[in-house]
Amino acid sequence: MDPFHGACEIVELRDELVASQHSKETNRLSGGPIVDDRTEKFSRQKTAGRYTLEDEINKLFEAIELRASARGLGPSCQFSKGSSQISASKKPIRGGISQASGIGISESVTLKQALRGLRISHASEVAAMKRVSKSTASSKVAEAVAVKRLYRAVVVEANDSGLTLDESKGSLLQISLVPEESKLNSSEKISSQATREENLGSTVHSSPQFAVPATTEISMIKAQLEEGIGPVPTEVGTQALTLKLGQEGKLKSALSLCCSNISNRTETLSKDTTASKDIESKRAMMKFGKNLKLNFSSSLLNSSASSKVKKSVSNSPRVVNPVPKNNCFPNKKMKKEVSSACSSSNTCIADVDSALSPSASKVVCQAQNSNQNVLKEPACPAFSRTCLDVNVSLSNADYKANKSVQGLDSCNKRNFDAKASECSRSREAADFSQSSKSSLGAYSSTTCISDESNVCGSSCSGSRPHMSKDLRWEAIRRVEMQHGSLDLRHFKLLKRLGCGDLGTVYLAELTGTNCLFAVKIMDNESLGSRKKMPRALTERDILQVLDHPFLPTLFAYFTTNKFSILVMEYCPGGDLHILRQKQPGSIFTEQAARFYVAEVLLALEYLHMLGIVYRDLKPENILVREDGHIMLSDFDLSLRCTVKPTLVKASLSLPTPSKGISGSCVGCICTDPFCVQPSWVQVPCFTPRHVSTPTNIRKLKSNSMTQVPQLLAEPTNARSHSFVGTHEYLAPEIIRGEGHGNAVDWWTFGIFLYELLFGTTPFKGPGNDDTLVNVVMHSVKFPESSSVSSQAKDLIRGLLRKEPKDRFGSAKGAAEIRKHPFFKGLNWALIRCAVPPTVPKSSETGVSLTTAEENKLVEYKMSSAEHPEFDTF
Ligand SMILES: Nc1ncnc2c1ncn2[C@@H]1O[C@H](COP(=O)(O)OP(=O)(O)OP(=O)(O)O)[C@@H](O)[C@H]1O
Repeated sequence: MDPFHGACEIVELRDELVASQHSKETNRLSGGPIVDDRTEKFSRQKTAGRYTLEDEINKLFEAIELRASARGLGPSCQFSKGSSQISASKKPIRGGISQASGIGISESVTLKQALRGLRISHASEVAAMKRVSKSTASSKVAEAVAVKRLYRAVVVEANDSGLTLDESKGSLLQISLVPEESKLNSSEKISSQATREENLGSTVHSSPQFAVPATTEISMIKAQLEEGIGPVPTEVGTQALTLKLGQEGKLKSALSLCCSNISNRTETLSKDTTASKDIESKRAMMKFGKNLKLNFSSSLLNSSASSKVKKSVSNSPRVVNPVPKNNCFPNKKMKKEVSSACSSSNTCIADVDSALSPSASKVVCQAQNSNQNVLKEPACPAFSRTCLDVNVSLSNADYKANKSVQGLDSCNKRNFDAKASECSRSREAADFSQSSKSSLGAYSSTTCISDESNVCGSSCSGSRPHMSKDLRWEAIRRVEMQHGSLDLRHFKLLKRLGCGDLGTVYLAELTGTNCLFAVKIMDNESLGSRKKMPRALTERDILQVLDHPFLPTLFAYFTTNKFSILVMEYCPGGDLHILRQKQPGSIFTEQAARFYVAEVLLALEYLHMLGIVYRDLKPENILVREDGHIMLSDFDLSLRCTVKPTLVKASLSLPTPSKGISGSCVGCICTDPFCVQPSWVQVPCFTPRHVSTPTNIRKLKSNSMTQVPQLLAEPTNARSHSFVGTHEYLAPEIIRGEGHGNAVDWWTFGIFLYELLFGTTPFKGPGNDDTLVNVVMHSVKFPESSSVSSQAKDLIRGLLRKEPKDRFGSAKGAAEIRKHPFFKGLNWALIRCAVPPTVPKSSETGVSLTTAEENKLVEYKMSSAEHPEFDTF
């Protein structure tokens, strides 16, 4: 699952062989010294799994001898020279061997260092470092992926380990480092150095990805934390990492710190091209992240609020985001100040400390002024009813969030004398032609929402590593600091981007900042009267936690008496529906379609990992960014549910291609996590690569594949009986009213791919009812004249299986779909660096308005008494 990790491990192996040959060749040609054959031999032996401890010891002594002789030769010692020559042949690894191995040049080579140097073959290290240093883009993306995955693997659960803690110390957060798969007893947790060495070795060579170590590596992790991130505010015991916390409210910040440290550490690792021990650390950090469990000591969290909080998080694996290093947004301390400073003002930055549960922090940035404050309103019975089947039991923090939610709704119940900015359910033609497909949203009996949601609240920017460095955060923060709160009057609305069921979206500039946003303005009264408030809240709550390159960022939201406003990332390239219509024959080429569906697949995978079933996939909801990559939008129909990420050790059962399809892509180069392609080259992700892979590597790869644990985070238990979606995209189980779950996204994914390739949806009938009948009764058919590949058709067939349980992706999610031959040759890890099929022209992306638009330009100066009419365009 983790492309970077897997790729890195195998690259080492492959590069080791290639680099070794290359090195020999170069030296032969240049007349230079031959690369240390012993190293090479050792490396080969190790690769073949035949080296022994005896070999290591022999090697150690040889190395020490070498060092001794080198010393005798003065500063420019021979071995050092040799090393640099080795390095030179494997540029850009400078000093990779010498510093990393600690052999031959160091004045104070310790036994430990020497052993460490031998644990990974020199050539491997150099190759790995080469990979790390060369692939800037690769590492950037892959690191992000890797770090993200670390967070995903963090499992928060109640402590039932019975580990004794000093109660006199007050509330403690205990972070136990235990294997994901099984809870080991304490004696097992304390692993010996030798065992660790062994584990590390086996991890590297047999199952580098998500390998679950046999023993816990507490001391190693502790050492790495200290070594890599400096003083850690923890007491590290032999069995657990214990954070002393004065109050449970610090929990979130502690977790953030912890994850931030991992993040920083990973970042550091990517930059540091000299320390091969960092490669080891990196592996360990990966393992650390993957195997980290945060155990709350239930006995120590003694307040009822605490126990509720514990309950709310106990079975709910959640993403714990780090505090970004160079975050433009106020740091925790700053937030506190702002928080208290703005207590009497309209807008409040998140107070992380008060936001223990994910949902609690959802109230951040909400208006709190008594005039405009809808958060403090009494609970609204109507909304409570709506939520009855949603929130089974509320934690303290959940309650807070819900209260705000109720307040928001109750606000709608009050009589604001505003004109409702009613938008028709069907899409209006705004600036460009719109599809006739409109979304159905009937929240009839949705279950499985919220209480155990995996959705993690955030303080707008504070916990979004992906977008945290975006300048727009800083711009917003500055306005908030200047004016005390963010309001509509701070935005200059430039033009209307579109109108949806919930509200109207405008392109807006944050006055005086040159920052553009998509501002969605929803009329509270209209939402209330049409019972759309839960949908609006769902959208807001989901947007608030997203931090992914193919998903929108919510920069702020606030509510006035009349409006609820979302301030989102602006996407200037229109939507895929429009883009498809501009293509020759109104269809995308297969290559272009592969690009778009691949990015959508990654976005869906991310959503599923957060426990969000999207449910409204269609080209109209895929916006095109300025750089041509996509952004999935519109979350008001999404279903939130519990997801429990699990590691499945067995090999994935790959989708079985139909007759005529060449075999699965297990052996292909790019689509598996062990991709060994050089990643620093321009990424032709969307044309199959035909790189010949040495037989031994192929063999090793396919062997490894059978052993690789796979992270699965598919919300398979999600169930809803709502009739939601878009007619042509509705899955049969939704139409049949059987209850549906995650598999609906894979159905819509199939329809989506079909539409991109064939220009129409497969079950479209003359009317909506006919369409629904077709969906349930008819099997998918392809136009005969089409030149679409059999792989594409096979994938579509697999995705459009009527029975959800038989559908591709329903059991194992995106990982299963990614391996389909249709995606063969696609470099998933670097898809973000790939050149998109279409990049919007600057005129499309610019904000230059026509004279008519200029005339319509309205600068809203909001006051509590005045409310602008937004539909003036
Ligand atoms: N971040 C954005 N950047 C650019 N345009 C956007 C953005 N968000 C929305 N839009 C445009 O505004 C239109 C309205 O979006 P909105 O999400 O309100 O409604 P919708 O997509 O029609 O769905 P629904 O009716 O289900 O809410 C979209 O069709 C899209 O063209």
